[in-house]
Amino acid sequence: MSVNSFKVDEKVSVTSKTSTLLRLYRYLLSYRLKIIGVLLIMGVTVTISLINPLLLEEAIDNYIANRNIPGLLKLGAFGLIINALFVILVKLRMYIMSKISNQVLLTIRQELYTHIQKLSFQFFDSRPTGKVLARIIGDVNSLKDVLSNSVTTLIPDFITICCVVLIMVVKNYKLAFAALISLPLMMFGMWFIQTRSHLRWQIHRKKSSNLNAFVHEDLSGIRIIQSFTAEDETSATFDTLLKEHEDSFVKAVKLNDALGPIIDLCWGIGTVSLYFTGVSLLGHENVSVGTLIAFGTYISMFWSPVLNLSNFYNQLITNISGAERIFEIMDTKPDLLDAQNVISLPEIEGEIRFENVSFSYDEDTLVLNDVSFHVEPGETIALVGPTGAGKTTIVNLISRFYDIQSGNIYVDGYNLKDVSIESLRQQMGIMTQDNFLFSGTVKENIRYGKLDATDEEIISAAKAVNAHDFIMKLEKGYDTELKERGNGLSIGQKQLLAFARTMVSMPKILILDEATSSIDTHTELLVQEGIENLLKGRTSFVIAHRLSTIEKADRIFVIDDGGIKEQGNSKSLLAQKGMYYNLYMAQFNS
Ligand SMILES: Nc1ncnc2c1ncn2[C@@H]1O[C@H](COP(=O)(O)OP(=O)(O)OP(=O)(O)O)[C@@H](O)[C@H]1O
Repeated sequence: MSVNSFKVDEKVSVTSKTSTLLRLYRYLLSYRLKIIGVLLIMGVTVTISLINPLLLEEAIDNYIANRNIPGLLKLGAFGLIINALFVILVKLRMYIMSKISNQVLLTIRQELYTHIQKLSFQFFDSRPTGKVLARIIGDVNSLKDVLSNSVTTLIPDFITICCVVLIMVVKNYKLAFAALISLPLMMFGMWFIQTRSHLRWQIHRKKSSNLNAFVHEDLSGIRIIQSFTAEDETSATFDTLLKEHEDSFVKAVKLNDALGPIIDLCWGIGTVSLYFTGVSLLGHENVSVGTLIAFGTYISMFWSPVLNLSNFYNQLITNISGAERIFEIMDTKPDLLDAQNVISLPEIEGEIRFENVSFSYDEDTLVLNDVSFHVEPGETIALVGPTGAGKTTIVNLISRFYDIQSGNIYVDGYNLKDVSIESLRQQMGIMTQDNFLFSGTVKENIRYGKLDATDEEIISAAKAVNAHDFIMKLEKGYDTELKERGNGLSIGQKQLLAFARTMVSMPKILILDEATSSIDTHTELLVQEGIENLLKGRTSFVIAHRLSTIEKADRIFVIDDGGIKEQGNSKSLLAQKGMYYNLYMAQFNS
């Protein structure tokens, strides 16, 4: 499994830009009626802007030349009215489009978030949270302008360009040719820039993702950083990543910025060529002063949307890599999916059987090798063994956080592959050392274990694990607001709340993975009774390094080297004088 970090650029799969764009535009289809409305509005505004030069030609050649003041005033009033309408319609178009693009971003963000929630531990193991965040927030935001400008710039400007060329050719093809003589130079410039720029923007997005990952990791570990006074080192890393981020931006933007001057140059060449040819044709081939001025306006009307389009194009190549990164996650298939025809696991007793189970995280190194065991409902099993032996892996497999490579795992005789993951996890309670609490009230945090739990159920769960007394001493009791991750509570208090959260869910299978390791002796006495209540009547797996926690287990599995090396109760294992005996004696002596 490839492990990514803020030090490593993500690999982004190469996809066709056209297919990415088409996929993005598909989101706009849900708003087709509104978009048709916007297109109609734009039809009117484009027509008004195309009529303007003709009004100018008419005014110069017919009304001013013949000194027809009333006619000129009427023409002026007409021009004023249609241009006022133009301004109103442009505002309306912008309003509707920004609403549509915000809605599309909302949909994409919801789809992305829902999809990410379904991805397995394997996905999260392989990339830092900050990089996932960068995709949900930054990459989605980057699509906003692309979406709205696709409709408001791409379509009207393209239509304007076509109409302007048509009008110019119909009016005088020689002048039209002269005005557009620099077109090939512009096309070459665009091709040259686009082939290089896309790659540079992809690199910039990766650098920005690295920066995000680092900041997220840094803030999550700020207590460790400060306690090891490692601020200078982290600041140096931050500066390096910031520099890489900035350099990649400058490199990408430099290329993009070259497009504007190229277009200005082409515009200038076209204008000189137009007036040079126009002056030599003046008085012949229907070329009047009015025609020349109208052509002068049309050439601006040609190059100004070209400039807009080139800006839009820049924006597109800048941000399309954001869309690629979003779709890449959306296309990541959750590797832990319910098979077809799975059934919902009925209410279980809690019998568990491992049958020749082998497992590895990376398909190279076997972490569990041909493990078999059988646990009766209600039994408490303690898992002990050296660090990295595979204890957590065993309990993760019971909860089906990973799929096994060979063998079978049964719960109450049901193969885990044949039951839905949701129905399995609903009957399990998992507690780890990192008892993550969410921001919200104490009550809401406990209710997380069972979303429809009543207040009475919550209070009796808290009482059962001895959390009630300390909760009542908090400022607002069960309605006290907790800070992020439960900051502000002691470690022991956080664990008591986590116990209550598990207790309220009344799981049939309970997993305590190092759940009591950081409780001090005083709190341990307090929770010991609570834990015993928690374990009562449930199949439980307890991973603990402290032997005092394990001694009461019905059976102890000594895990090492990918398998169960010894099993039995504390007394019988001590009598064997094997690994458990050595572990016990080592702790006892210390
Ligand atoms: N997500 C993962 N990806 C890759 N390898 C992993 C992952 N989690 C654990 N491992 C590896 O699998 C082996 C077993 O790890 P496991 O966490 O099950 O050990 P453990 O017995 O619970 O250790 P400890 O007592 O230190 O918690 C270790 O070598 C570990 O490096």
